[in-house]
Amino acid sequence: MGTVTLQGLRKSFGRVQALDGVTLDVPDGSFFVVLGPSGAGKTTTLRTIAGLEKPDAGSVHLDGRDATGDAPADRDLAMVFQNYALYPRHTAYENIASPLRARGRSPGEIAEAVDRISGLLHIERLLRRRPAQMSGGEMQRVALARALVRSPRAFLMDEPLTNLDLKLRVEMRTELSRIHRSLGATFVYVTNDQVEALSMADRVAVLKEGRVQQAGTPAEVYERPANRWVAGFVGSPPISLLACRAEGDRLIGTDGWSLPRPGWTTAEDDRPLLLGLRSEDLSVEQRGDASLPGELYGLEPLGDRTVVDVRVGTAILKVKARPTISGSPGERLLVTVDLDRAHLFDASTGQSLSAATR
Ligand SMILES: Nc1ncnc2c1ncn2[C@@H]1O[C@H](COP(=O)(O)OP(=O)(O)OP(=O)(O)O)[C@@H](O)[C@H]1O
Repeated sequence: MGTVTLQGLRKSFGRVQALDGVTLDVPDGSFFVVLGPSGAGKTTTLRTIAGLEKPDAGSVHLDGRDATGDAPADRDLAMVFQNYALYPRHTAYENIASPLRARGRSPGEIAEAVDRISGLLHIERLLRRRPAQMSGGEMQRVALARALVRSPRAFLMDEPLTNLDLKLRVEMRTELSRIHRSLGATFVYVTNDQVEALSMADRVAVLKEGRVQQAGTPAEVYERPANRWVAGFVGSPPISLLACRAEGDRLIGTDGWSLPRPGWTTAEDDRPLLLGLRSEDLSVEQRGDASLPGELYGLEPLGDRTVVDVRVGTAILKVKARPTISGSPGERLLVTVDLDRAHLFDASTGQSLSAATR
């Protein structure tokens, strides 16, 4: 078993409120990602679960039992950090075996566990080498194997891929998902990288200033962001936000544009709103009923696609287009909007006004 339940966690460091009432439910066996910008309280959340920080208020339950006052060693959790220090004079095998030796496991048990984890990480051929005889990526795998060789209640991971170059990082994302599935263990994984979160998690909690903004599956957080902040933080290129208000059966932009009012919104007339549009729900190449007049501002070729920046009034819309699209700045364009997939937010509170059932 490996459930982690946080209830109303509060923690301050002097005048900084690092955690401001964090409540989370990490199901057994899940790949649970805590996502947020720098300073959001992610590491503090992880350290509080591990028992390395004592909360000012709130509780930590592990497998349903109150563990808030337990010492770190009594929690049966493994922490995986950004920086892995391997013992330089020991072979990969000895490095991986060290946590089990420290726990007094028999040589037979150790050999079996090292065998299993090195198979899973594809590092069998490195086992006799010392760190100086391995590449950075290989050392990373060995270090990960050392962290994963035990079978604790849950693994707590603090941005473990941060120090890798981009290619290795992308490769390790797939690997970690695969390893998670094979181990069936609970992973609580902290990152500020939303791509990492969306690609690996089966549940995500989005944290800002010590508060959970939204928790759900990656699809829920992306498709139905609870507020404008989550909508802006999750997704690349970032969602475009246009100031407007509802009037009868139309949405009227502060910049003068007008679109049909989507049937799914609960917004009443005249309330200041923000219309949120993701790049893939906009097109400059197809025609539809709902469109916004604008002018080409710039092109961002990204290989497999081009992001077209279109100026609509004072806002710049990011529109996804095929890679071969061309055009000159200033050219007039019509941006077609898929209103069924658009988002509306209250301009003052930032809360979503999209009906949950749509
Ligand atoms: N030991 C400490 N003493 C003082 N302030 C701290 C301490 N630990 C964390 N903080 C502060 O608490 C807030 C949350 O920090 P935390 O490290 O949890 O954020 P984070 O989301 O993990 O950020 P990052 O992605 O930069 O690691 C920050 O403002 C940080 O400066």
